[in-house]
Amino acid sequence: MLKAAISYSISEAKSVRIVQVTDPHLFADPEAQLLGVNTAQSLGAVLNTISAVNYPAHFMLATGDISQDYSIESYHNFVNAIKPLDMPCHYLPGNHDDPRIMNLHMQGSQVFGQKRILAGNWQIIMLDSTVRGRPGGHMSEAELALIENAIAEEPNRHTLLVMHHNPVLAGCTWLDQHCMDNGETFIAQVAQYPQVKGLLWGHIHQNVETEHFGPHGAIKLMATPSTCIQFKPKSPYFALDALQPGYRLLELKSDGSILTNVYRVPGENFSPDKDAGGY
Ligand SMILES: Nc1ncnc2c1ncn2[C@@H]1O[C@@H]2COP(=O)(O)O[C@H]2[C@H]1O
Ligand SMILES: [Fe+2]
Repeated sequence: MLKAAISYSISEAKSVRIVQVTDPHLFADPEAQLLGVNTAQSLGAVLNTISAVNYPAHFMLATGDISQDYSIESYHNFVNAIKPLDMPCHYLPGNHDDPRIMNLHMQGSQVFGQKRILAGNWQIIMLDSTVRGRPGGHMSEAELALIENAIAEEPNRHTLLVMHHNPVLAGCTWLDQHCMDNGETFIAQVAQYPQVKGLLWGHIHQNVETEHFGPHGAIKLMATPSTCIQFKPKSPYFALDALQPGYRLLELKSDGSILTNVYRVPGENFSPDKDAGGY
């Protein structure tokens, strides 16, 4: 039996518009910093930028690493921070989240932990790629079964799969040791479904937009900058980028195509400690 999906009444001929925020790494203490960046303030700046551009999103996706310290308060801080946007928010866990604490404390009238979202002629599936006690990820048989059943139940909808870990390598040696360890198999398996049009994740704190060419054509692969610190692309060793915190907008079109772009906060207010060697 599949758990209930959240359903939005958007006409099948219309686009579904989404804003994605990822990896806010919040602490209980709103003054705390991650490698020189106050993560509550950088999330606030991202949310202010989203408000200012007035993108008519139907909902938000928060793709994990909501917390940096596993605290109950970090989840309350996230829920309070997004309130002014007045937009539903669907979340999934990252390696820095404790899924149990997260589900208990990501509470609010606009916050949802359900795994399936139905909107327009799309189905969005929120997957758990985390492995207890490990920074890297794995897509479990249970999640693959969920995808299979969800698509069998809604075969006429285009499908977007959302997760925390990268199923393809980022090209940063230090970071790729923490990728989804069965990512290649996972992509090959989901590419068998003609419904699957895109995969979306966080974790690697950088913008990636590429494609996988499967038996049914191109599948869009997207990674999104963190709302706090950025990792330097293609770096063999741990290195931060001076790029500012960001977010992604997506338009899921009724023909199954995806229009998307990453945006960053203006200015240069969130510069991390350049000499940081990790966290
Ligand atoms: N210097 C480092 N070398 C290897 N891994 C690191 C280093 N610093 C942090 N990490 C881990 O790499 C992860 C990548 O992104 P996360 O935010 O999930 O959390 C990070 C840490 O768990
Ligand atoms: Fe992560």
